[in-house]
Amino acid sequence: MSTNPSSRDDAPVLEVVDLSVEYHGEYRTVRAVDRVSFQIGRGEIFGLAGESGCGKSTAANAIMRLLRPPAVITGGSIRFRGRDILTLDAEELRALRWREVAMVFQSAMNSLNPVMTVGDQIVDIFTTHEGLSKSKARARAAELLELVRIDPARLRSYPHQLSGGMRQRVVIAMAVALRPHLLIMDEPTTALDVVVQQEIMAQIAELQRELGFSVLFITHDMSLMIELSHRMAVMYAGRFVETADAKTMFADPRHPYTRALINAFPPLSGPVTPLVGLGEGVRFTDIPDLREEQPGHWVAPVPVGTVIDGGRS
Ligand SMILES: Nc1ncnc2c1ncn2[C@@H]1O[C@H](COP(=O)(O)OP(=O)(O)OP(=O)(O)O)[C@@H](O)[C@H]1O
Repeated sequence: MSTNPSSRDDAPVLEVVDLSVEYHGEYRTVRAVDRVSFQIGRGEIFGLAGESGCGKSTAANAIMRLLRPPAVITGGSIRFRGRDILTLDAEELRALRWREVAMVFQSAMNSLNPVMTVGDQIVDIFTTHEGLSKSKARARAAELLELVRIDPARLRSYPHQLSGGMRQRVVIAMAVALRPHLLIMDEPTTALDVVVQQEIMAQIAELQRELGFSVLFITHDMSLMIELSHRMAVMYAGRFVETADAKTMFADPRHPYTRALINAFPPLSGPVTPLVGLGEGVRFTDIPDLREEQPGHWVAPVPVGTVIDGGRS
């Protein structure tokens, strides 16, 4: 039996502790991620919500070690299945990315090679990473397309012959081709219309149940997040302000910013209510103490009277 603690069923797949990232500009430094901590369990979908510019992508890119100057990780640790990501060398990172941790970006559907058929692009993954023969790789590519409900006949199509939703599904299929333990999705459906978004989200949930990978799901869309995630965190100006089970977060949001974010999105069902914007300022005045019977629900202490004006303070 393995003695690696990360092989235990209950060991987190990802453990981020006190992560801080700064962008060092010529005239000022922006702390885009400020002492952020969270864990993602095996098979868990963890959502990260927050408005544009709050630091979600920076946190995700730090986990993939994709940050480039002027971004600098200034503190904290990131452990993936027990391994310290921040100390891996280039070769180890290459082995980790895609095979163990895969990422789908917002505009990923545009990253397909326009002059290669979808089939050739998927076949490449299996011949390069798994050393399969062309015919075996083609069979796996067909299976992969079926997994995301695309007719395998589409293997012969070029990206421009597919709709945006289909292209994004191809990209998601490619991301899970090597059965990674963790899939990071940064606004995976933002560029698509609402109906296609819903279809793709349902499909991701199905894929996740079937293949069992963990997910870090990033979006500014609270409705989508609450529907898909098991647990989630709300981020504001680089910090986590609340972490909870997704249903609890929706039913009993404690932090004024979480409430404001939930109110800023129309509910998918039920009566139409006026939306409240963040522009007029939301006062952090009434943070109730959390009761002991709510384990796992964490709310950041916020100084009384702090005003959120929709931007960084
Ligand atoms: N290259 C850069 N140089 C300087 N500051 C940057 C750079 N990239 C991002 N930032 C700053 O870091 C902060 C976090 O940006 P980030 O892209 O991580 O936010 P986000 O929550 O993912 O936003 P979005 O949803 O719009 O992608 C922002 O306030 C931004 O101003």
